[in-house]
Amino acid sequence: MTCDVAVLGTGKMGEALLGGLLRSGWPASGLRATSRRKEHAAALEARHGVPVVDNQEAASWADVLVLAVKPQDMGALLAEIAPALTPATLLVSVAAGLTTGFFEERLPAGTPVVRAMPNTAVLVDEGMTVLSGGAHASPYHVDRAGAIFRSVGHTLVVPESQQDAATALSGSGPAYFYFLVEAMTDAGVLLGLPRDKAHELVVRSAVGGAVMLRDTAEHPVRLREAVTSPAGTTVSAMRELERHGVRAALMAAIEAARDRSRELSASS
Ligand SMILES: NC(=O)C1=CN([C@@H]2O[C@H](COP(=O)(O)OP(=O)(O)OC[C@H]3O[C@@H](n4cnc5c(N)ncnc54)[C@H](OP(=O)(O)O)[C@@H]3O)[C@@H](O)[C@H]2O)C=CC1
Ligand SMILES: O=C(O)[C@@H]1CCC=N1
Repeated sequence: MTCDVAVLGTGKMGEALLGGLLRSGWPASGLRATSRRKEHAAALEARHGVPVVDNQEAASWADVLVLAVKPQDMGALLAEIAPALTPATLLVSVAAGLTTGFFEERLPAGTPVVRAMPNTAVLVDEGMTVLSGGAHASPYHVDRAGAIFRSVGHTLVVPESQQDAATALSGSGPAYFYFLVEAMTDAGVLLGLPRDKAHELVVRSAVGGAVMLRDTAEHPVRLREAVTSPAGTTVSAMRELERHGVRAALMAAIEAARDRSRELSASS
């Protein structure tokens, strides 16, 4: 399902989505991008061959606008584009925390809005994007938004009340795994391994473990038990992880991310 899509705000997430759409075969002629810095606009055009235009031109041209600026910049962007929107334009926001109500209050009455929360794995076509439609978004609008994110990974439609939790879990999710990889690599160095070798061992364990989770459909507890030999090494490590409260730490961390997502709407 292709249509004319403009990506407004081409930082890390906006450019990742633009690149992903192109990789999936979305025609460059059906894409526009915007940037507020001239040098970035020129580099973007050179990298992707997609015309970079101003926000108002993008807003009046596209069927679907993907809004990928930071939550704190969204109010100003909406004020700029609202006069240029046609009643048929679908707005898709990837901003953490901002509710569909935030957009509906600032846009012409009846504008369809879909809230989406992707993660950076869209860069390798393994993104996970959680979608919720606003008051004026039909299932057709949600599906149209979903088509953009399915081109770079997987999608899940959830009630908007679950978006802050999903943001904390899968929007921020890759960062938790990178943190774990960093910490495990440091552990390898502590035990005397060269850093590059420790890094390779950890990354290969992470990829192997992730593929097992995805492809065997086994519960993670069963997969972990299969690694944990009686009186062996893994169980000693597990005792330390539990003693240091790693499970509770992860729960508290993800709860804090959920709370921050809630705050962003109020403070933007
Ligand atoms: N990074 C991630 O993993 C994820 C991010 N998101 C969401 O994506 C959004 C962007 O985040 P991220 O890409 O990390 O942030 P970035 O800061 O990398 O990107 C934001 C971009 O928006 C540009 N911008 C701001 N205002 C305007 C404007 N009026 N017109 C055009 N461009 C504008 C900024 O320009 P300038 O460079 O001049 O500041 C910047 O390039 C956020 O809302 C975030 O919540 C969602 C899921 C995951
Ligand atoms: O940290 C953030 O706010 C963004 C949203 C989810 C991932 N990165």
